[in-house]
Amino acid sequence: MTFDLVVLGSGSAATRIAETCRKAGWSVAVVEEREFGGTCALRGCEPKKVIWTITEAVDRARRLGEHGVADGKDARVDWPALMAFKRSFTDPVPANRAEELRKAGIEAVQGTARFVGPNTIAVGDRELDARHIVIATGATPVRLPVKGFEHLLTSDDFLAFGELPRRIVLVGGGYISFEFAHMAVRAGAEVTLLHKNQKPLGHFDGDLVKRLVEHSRRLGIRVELDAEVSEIEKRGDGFRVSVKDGRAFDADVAIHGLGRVPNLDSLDLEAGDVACEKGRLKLDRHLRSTSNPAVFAAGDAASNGAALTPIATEDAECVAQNLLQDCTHEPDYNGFASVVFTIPPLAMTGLTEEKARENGREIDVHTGSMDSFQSVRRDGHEDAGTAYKVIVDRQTGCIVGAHLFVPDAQEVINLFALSVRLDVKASELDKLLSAYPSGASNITSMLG
Ligand SMILES: Cc1cc2nc3c(=O)[nH]c(=O)nc-3n(C[C@H](O)[C@H](O)[C@H](O)COP(=O)(O)OP(=O)(O)OC[C@H]3O[C@@H](n4cnc5c(N)ncnc54)[C@H](O)[C@@H]3O)c2cc1C
Ligand SMILES: NC(=O)c1ccc[n+]([C@@H]2O[C@H](COP(=O)([O-])OP(=O)(O)OC[C@H]3O[C@@H](n4cnc5c(N)ncnc54)[C@H](O)[C@@H]3O)[C@@H](O)[C@H]2O)c1
Repeated sequence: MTFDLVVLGSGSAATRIAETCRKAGWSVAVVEEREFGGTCALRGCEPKKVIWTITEAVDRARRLGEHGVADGKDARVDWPALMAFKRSFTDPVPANRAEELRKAGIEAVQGTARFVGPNTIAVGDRELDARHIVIATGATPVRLPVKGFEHLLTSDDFLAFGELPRRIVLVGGGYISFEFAHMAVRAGAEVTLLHKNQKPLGHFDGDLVKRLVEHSRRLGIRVELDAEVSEIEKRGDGFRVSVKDGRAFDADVAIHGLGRVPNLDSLDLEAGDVACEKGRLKLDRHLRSTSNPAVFAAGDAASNGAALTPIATEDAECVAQNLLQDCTHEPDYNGFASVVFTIPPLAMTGLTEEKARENGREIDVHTGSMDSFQSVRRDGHEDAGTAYKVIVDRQTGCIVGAHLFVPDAQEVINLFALSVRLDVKASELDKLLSAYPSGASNITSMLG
């Protein structure tokens, strides 16, 4: 039998494509080498958000301890209980996902997929022929030529710790390190974060990142900049992480936060005539392989946009349309929102001030501290250095970017994201009759 479609992976991108094509009557198989469900549901966004929610709740009780939360100052994270709660979300996913696929009439194949021909995938001894193949195999932690690199644990390990290690070094200054640092320090760990230059979280607004770094340091997180990792050594029960200028940091565990790259190594792309350059698939703007027209890619494996769940979903939508209709669709990432789940969170959509100026746009920048806002005081964050920055195109009056470091940022940013995506003018957003008091009711003050 020849399948209409074989999808490699069972994460956000793969599932969306497989289900859409199956609904259109196609015969579809999904191949997964680990548990069914993918990164977001099992080892990424979802378990991370559970841990964030509990550590934020404990921190909130402490912050508001003297304002009526009796014993709030003594609140503490019960890590094993928190992990049991996390597992109540993640444990059911693989069986549920496999069952959903089965019910939809999609064949769920367990094992590592590899190409053995342009239209053929092998999984163990079995060969699956397909009219179309989608690579949605996600991303994997980047490997760097650093001595002792094998000692680094990964985000998978952190999200599964039965007990939280006492001393943690996070290597790299991106999403993973900042999020884990904020959760771990609230749970009582001693945390060090090492970043190679002066600009951690490089895609976010530099001024707001500075505020986040200062706040992180006030919380007791040791944030070391210009600290490019050069060696990791085993020392007794723990590890020593050294950086290029000779500084060294001791900890019980060292965790990889150095970035992720498309997960393609096991696929034998050459056997499938699938072109790849410097670790990235060569795709046209319809996410189709430039060398093998039967093959498409989506999500982190495609690495066409940011490695985020909403981008994986947008890719999937685009690939499904290209498969089922004519191959003319392109993903549209304009106005996607992204959040670093620190406490408080850092969020962005659209252009940074720096990028807008680089592009030669004339802009108005609305920016300010939020520490004295009622909503921030109510949350006990008046010393966090909270702030906003909204970028407005002077010619069109449209909102082209927004940046928030404030409680509720993960919700409020979505209104700005919609504004960027739909070319909403600042004067129109200013007419918002938001529920009061709410995070969104601060928007009119930000635009004023
Ligand atoms: C710790 C962490 C936290 C994150 N938090 C967020 C967040 O808060 N918000 C957000 O938007 N994004 C977040 N992300 C990113 C987000 O999880 C990913 O962008 C998204 O899950 C990518 O989906 P995908 O479908 O492309 O790949 P994945 O969900 O990674 O799916 C790929 C699947 O392919 C399988 N696979 C790989 N190779 C093979 C093979 N040869 N054969 C068969 N199967 C194979 C893998 O086992 C995996 O299950 C986070 C990521 C991490 C690591
Ligand atoms: N909230 C979210 O949406 C979320 C959370 C976690 C992960 N993710 C996704 O997963 C991806 C991977 O996360 P990540 O934090 O590993 O990567 P990242 O790309 O966010 O950050 C990695 C950082 O490590 C720095 N770095 C690189 N080499 C270094 C070295 N030798 N020494 C010190 N620092 C070095 C890089 O400059 C970079 O800033 C993210 O890019 C993101 O797409 C998203």
